Amino acid sequence: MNILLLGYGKMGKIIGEIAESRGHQIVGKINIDNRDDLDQLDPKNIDVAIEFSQPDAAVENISWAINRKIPVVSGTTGWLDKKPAIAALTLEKETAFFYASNYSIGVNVFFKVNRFLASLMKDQTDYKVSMEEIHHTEKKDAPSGTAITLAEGILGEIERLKEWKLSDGKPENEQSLYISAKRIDPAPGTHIVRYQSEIDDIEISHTAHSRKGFALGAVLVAEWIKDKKGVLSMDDFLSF
Ligand SMILES: NC(=O)C1=CN([C@@H]2O[C@H](COP(=O)(O)OP(=O)(O)OC[C@H]3O[C@@H](n4cnc5c(N)ncnc54)[C@H](OP(=O)(O)O)[C@@H]3O)[C@@H](O)[C@H]2O)C=CC1
Ligand SMILES: O=C(O)C1=N[C@H](C(=O)O)C[C@H](O)C1
Repeated sequence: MNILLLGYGKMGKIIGEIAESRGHQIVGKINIDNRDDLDQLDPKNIDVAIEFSQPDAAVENISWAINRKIPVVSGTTGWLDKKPAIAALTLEKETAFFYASNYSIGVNVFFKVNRFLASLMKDQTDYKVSMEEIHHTEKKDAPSGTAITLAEGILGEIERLKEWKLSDGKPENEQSLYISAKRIDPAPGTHIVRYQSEIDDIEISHTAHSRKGFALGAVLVAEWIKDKKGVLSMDDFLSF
């Protein structure tokens, strides 16, 4: 399969290595300073684009590929307010767009565990729910996309919580789920969900030991999406 990498930073590089080790060819490695290389590429020679760039570049990168009917696997976080426009463009161009805030299998299991725990805790009003995420200091967005997915899972189950908020040291209210974002090198990604009461605490956490799980997941999805159409997610890809 011929793969175009839109964004060739920490993730793009590992994705490229894993893709090549699985027999794929990388036909372009695009960063901010070599975007002109896109003009030299023949879209018919690209099977899938894998996009891990940065929040303010994601829409331009994804649109470039979708406009050329190239299926896109995107992992960039922090731009999702624009996802409806990308979804509409995908349907108009009759191609495929796949987004996940986290491509690792372990985190996707953790998403299910999080939702199940929240469903058990929905009427346990003595417990205060909170979240923490820890990432490396180069991360541009906060809270992480994964933390937002976890928060949405909790808000979907616990009615008394109306919204999530990034902790900023100001007084907290009971209707909000607070997410504390810490930036500590070299953390590839840690997420913790806590239920705390006077009597006891319940805590679930996921810790990535490297970026390999995110990158392998993105390559597996790229192999899967090649001949598909529509706006797709991990719920379509995973069998659990
Ligand atoms: N969904 C998931 O599973 C995961 C998602 N992520 C997300 O993926 C994104 C990338 O992460 P990471 O690789 O660690 O970040 P990096 O900062 O290491 O890499 C981002 C790359 O994007 C490039 N870039 C910036 N602007 C453009 C542009 N206009 N066109 C093309 N490329 C551009 C940068 O180039 P330059 O260096 O020249 O500025 C840089 O090389 C982040 O949003 C992160 O949150 C990360 C891990 C897992
Ligand atoms: O920027 C990162 O590094 C990561 N970003 C994703 C996120 O925002 O959730 C996934 C992972 O946690 C690493």
